[in-house]
Amino acid sequence: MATANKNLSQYDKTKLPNAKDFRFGIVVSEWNDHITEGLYKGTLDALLDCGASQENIIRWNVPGSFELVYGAQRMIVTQEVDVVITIGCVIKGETMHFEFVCEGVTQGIKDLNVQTDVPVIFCLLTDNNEQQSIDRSGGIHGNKGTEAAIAAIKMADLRRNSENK
Ligand SMILES: Nc1c(NC[C@H](O)[C@H](O)[C@H](O)CO)[nH]c(=O)[nH]c1=O
Ligand SMILES: CC(=O)[C@@H](O)COP(=O)(O)O
Repeated sequence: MATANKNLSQYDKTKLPNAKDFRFGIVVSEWNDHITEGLYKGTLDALLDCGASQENIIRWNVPGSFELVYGAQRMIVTQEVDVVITIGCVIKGETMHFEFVCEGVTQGIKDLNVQTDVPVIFCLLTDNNEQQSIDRSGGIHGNKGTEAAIAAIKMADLRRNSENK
């Protein structure tokens, strides 16, 4: 189902685990910060709405989306978090740089999910133009940051329940 047919902000918190006991790491790219700050707000609002404590939420900034991978890796190694959410916005320019950044971040975050025991949530917009980013960071299609928060709660719960199985 394409995003256009699904509002990214819809969730039913009665069907979610309570987030109060989970520690959340959030790594935010400063590139396109007029978009990434909207994504972060969506994430933070949803986490708090689902019971997370502000003191259990750690935010770090990185220069661009390509640095999300290193930031998430350091967050995992140095902070006792149950899940990490990476937030970035890559918008197509004139060159192939878009493709390489998007692929590099995608593969890097996939690698962290495979190589560490902390789930890393992929809240990366990879858009053809700025309007698509606006529409997905609190606009007509909702907020991908909200979607990422819900995924983070579910994955932190899965990780907790699968320990020592
Ligand atoms: N063009 C975008 C970038 N480019 C910067 C890279 O992410 C990276 O910071 C740089 O190559 C240095 O390593 N980053 C975004 O997040 N969004 C873009 O649209
Ligand atoms: C994703 C990018 O790095 C891109 O926005 C840079 O723009 P350009 O491809 O025109 O250099």
